[in-house]
Amino acid sequence: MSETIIEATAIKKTLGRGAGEVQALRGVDLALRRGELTLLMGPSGSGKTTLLLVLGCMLAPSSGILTVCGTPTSGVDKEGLAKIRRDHIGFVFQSYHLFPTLTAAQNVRLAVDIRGEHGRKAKKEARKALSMVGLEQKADTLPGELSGGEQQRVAIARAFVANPSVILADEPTAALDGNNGRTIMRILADTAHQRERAVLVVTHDPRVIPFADRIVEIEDGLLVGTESGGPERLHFPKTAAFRP
Ligand SMILES: Nc1ncnc2c1ncn2[C@@H]1O[C@H](COP(=O)(O)OP(=O)(O)OP(=O)(O)O)[C@@H](O)[C@H]1O
Repeated sequence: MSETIIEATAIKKTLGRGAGEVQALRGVDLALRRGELTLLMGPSGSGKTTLLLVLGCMLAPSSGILTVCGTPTSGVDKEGLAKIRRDHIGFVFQSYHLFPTLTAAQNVRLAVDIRGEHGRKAKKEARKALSMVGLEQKADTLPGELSGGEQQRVAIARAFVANPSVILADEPTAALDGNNGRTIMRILADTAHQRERAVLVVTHDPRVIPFADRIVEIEDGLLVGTESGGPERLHFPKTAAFRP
């Protein structure tokens, strides 16, 4: 079995306070493994984003155990969690989160700068990450002059540049048309299979299903499914709209 990069055991998360308190996660077990693209699907409000944020060490679980690359996160302070994120985790969001006044290359370089590398090496790494997503020709272009799909590719290059072991993507194709969505999913699937990373994609989008090695379904803060009674369900569907 491939190496487990992130392991979540019995994760619970309560959000809000008093009358507004919600048990967003109610005991989730999930392992993200090297070389696998996992889809996390479920209805609106089922806890998908909360789980992604917990797995990405952005949100501390109320209880349970989270381990990233063998390191348990409980008791780790803010700086320590930031270091775990910097060293191991890349994030991709639906709305790209690019700085509009910086070029594609400068947006990617920001992530290199955060790791403390500057100058020519940083520039080279940013260009390399852009070429991995097929955008070397657009390095000096501003986000506003790029299509939605190209902006998402810049965001993926920014996530790659730190060479993370895991990519966590929240609805990465939601704002994209068929061609752009397919390109993004192909890049994410190649990241899992050829670059041997763990990739988790949170999605409502059934078009991405053919790219999945594994689909995990969540309802009311709990993973559901499988004949064997475990939390994970394997599908190899043939009929969704995107084709790998
Ligand atoms: N800050 C918060 N305070 C209180 N409740 C919250 C907070 N954030 C989220 N929730 C609630 O927690 C539950 C899980 O939310 P979450 O955003 O994880 O769901 P989701 O599956 O990602 O939904 P969507 O698909 O609509 O993005 C929902 O009931 C939501 O209303």
